[in-house]
Amino acid sequence: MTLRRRRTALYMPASNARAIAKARGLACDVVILDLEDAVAPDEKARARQQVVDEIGAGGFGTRELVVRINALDTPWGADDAAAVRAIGADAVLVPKMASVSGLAAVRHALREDGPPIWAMIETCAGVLALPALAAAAGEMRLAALVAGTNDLAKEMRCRPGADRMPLVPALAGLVTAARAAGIVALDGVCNALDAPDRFAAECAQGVALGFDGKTLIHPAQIDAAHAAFGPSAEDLAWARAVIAAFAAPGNADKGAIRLDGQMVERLHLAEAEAVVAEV
Ligand SMILES: CC(C)(COP(=O)(O)OP(=O)(O)OC[C@H]1O[C@@H](n2cnc3c(N)ncnc32)[C@H](O)[C@@H]1OP(=O)(O)O)[C@@H](O)C(=O)NCCC(=O)NCCSC(=O)C[C@H](O)C(=O)O
Ligand SMILES: [Mg+2]
Repeated sequence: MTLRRRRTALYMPASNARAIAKARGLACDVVILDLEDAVAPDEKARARQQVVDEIGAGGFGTRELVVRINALDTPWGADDAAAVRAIGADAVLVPKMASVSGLAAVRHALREDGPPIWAMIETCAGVLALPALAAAAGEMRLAALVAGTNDLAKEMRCRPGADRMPLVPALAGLVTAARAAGIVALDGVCNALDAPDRFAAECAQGVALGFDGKTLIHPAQIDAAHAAFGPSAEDLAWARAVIAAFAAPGNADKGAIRLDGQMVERLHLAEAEAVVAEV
C-alpha cells in the first residue's frame, strides 16, 4: 500500500487560468483550486465554471485535486457545493469550519456520496470545536484538518511573528484532533514570498508539531516544503537500521530491543516501514 503524500498543498485562485495550467506541471502533491479568499466577488461565478471545466479537462496526473468552496453562509457557498460535488474532485475544502452542525450541513450539500471533506480550522470557534469535529469525522467523511493561520490570527487579534508562538496551542490542538480521528493534518500558509529562511523555519516547526504537510501559496515554496516534510537521509538510515535490527536472529519474536543505546519497540518498526515505503 503506498502512502498518499500530502507534503505540499498549493493554493491557486480558481480565477487564474494561467496558474491552473501551470499546476499541471508542478511537483506539488495537492492542488487546491480556490473559490474563496483568492477570488474577488465579481469573479466567483466565472471561477466556479473554470473549476468545472479544468477538472473536466484533467491532466493533473497523480496530484490530489481539492476545491476550496465558499462557506455555505455566503452568497456563493451553496452554488459552489452544487457545482463541485460530482465533477471528480478528490476532496472539497471548506473554510471557517466551526461546529459539527456546520460539518453536517456541508456533508448534506455535497451529498452523502460526494467527495470527502477537508475542513479549515481558522476561527476561535473552530479551534474549540476540534474534539467534536474529530469525533464526527468518520460519519461525516471528514478526511483532513487544514490550519488557516491568517484568519485565526486576525480573529485572535494576535501577532504571530516568525515563531508563530501565539498560534502554537491551536496548531498542536489541530494535529491532536487529526491524529485522534486518523485523518490528515496540514499546516497553514507562510505569507512571506521571498524569505526562504523564514519559510524553512516555519516548515521545520510544522514538522516538529506533527503536521503531514503544509499549504502553500507559491510554486517557489514546493521544493523546501518537500525537503522538510519528506523523510531525511537520517530518517531513512534510522528506519533501515530498525528494520534490520528486528529482522536479526533472536529478535524476531521480541517486542522491544536495544538499538544504538535506545529502546526500540514494534511501533517504531511500523513507523520505519512507513518511512521506507515513502521513498
Ligand atoms: C501571491 C501571488 C499573488 C503572487 O503572484 P505573482 O506576483 O504573480 O507571483 P510570481 O510573479 O512570482 O509568479 C511566478 C509564476 O508562478 C505562477 N504562480 C504564482 N502563484 C501561483 C500559484 N499559487 N499557483 C500556481 N502558479 C502560481 C505565476 O502565474 C507565474 O507564472 P507565469 O505567469 O507562467 O510566469 C500568487 O502567488 C498567488 O496568487 N498565490 C496564491 C494566493 C492564494 O491562493 N491565496 C488563498 C489561499 S491562502 C489562504 O486563504 C490562507 C487561509 O485561508 C488562512 O486564513 O490562513
Ligand atoms: Mg482563511
